[in-house]
Amino acid sequence: MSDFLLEVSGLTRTFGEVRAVDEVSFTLAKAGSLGIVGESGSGKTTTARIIVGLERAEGGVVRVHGEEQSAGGRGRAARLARARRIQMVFQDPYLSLDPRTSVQDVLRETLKLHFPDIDHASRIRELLDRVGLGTRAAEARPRELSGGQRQRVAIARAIAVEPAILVLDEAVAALDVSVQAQILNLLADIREQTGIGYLFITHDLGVVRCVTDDVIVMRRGRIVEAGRTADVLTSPQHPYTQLLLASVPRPGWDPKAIGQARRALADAAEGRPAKAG
Ligand SMILES: Nc1ncnc2c1ncn2[C@@H]1O[C@H](COP(=O)(O)OP(=O)(O)OP(=O)(O)O)[C@@H](O)[C@H]1O
Repeated sequence: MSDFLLEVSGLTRTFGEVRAVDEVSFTLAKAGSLGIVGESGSGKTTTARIIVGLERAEGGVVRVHGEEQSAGGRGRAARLARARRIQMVFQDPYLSLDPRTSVQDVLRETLKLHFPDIDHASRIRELLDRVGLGTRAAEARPRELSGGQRQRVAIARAIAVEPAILVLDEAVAALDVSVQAQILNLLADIREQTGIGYLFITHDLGVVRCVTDDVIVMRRGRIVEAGRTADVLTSPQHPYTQLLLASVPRPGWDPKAIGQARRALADAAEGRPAKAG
């Protein structure tokens, strides 16, 4: 069996003239956490969608536990098998949770699909407890919950399937900073206890710093830098990574310098030549 949970090799996807994903390769270690960062349009989401099977690649291979994921398997059994390996949590759980379905019914539906024979009531209690939602939340509908609570439900639903890998696409981007921290702590606990591997798609370098071991930096569909998160964030080698880091406000930083870095990033994204100063 492979030493890696996930191996992505030579992924390529174009939309018309745009090479959204261009020869992207990386690995995720067992129980590892990998960040994919880059500005809007750099190809992060398309990469994630290919990995979970929501998007087709024109080239390249995705392996989970060394086993190639067939893009062709569209049947129910193939979809269920893929879901058992990889689950995804999106930015806005409101869109992926049915407004009429209570929290416990959301979890029950998922459990029925994947584990028809287990005692669902006790597993639902366990899952709610695992994500820090009391049994009182069990009866609630999504609109009765806060953004952070809804994201906890989305995480409970994803881990209910006991996947090997969780792909989190801007999963805390819509939350207040203090709620973000709670959710990131929860995810760190879950990783420690279950050995699940994370793929964090984010534009937020603070999130990457908090919860990933390794990071890849994408720009216009390509990986421009990859390495241990601590190394990349403290001594970025690629000018684009340096710009990304310079555009993040930190205590004591000159707002003018941040503004300049942001303008340079915008120029780089549009393909304009960098301005001096
Ligand atoms: N279904 C599609 N049809 C046409 N173009 C697409 C499609 N999906 C993505 N693209 C294009 O591919 C490129 C990469 O998009 P992608 O969403 O993967 O980037 P991203 O880094 O995740 O950005 P964001 O953070 O804004 O989601 C962009 O130029 C985007 O416009």
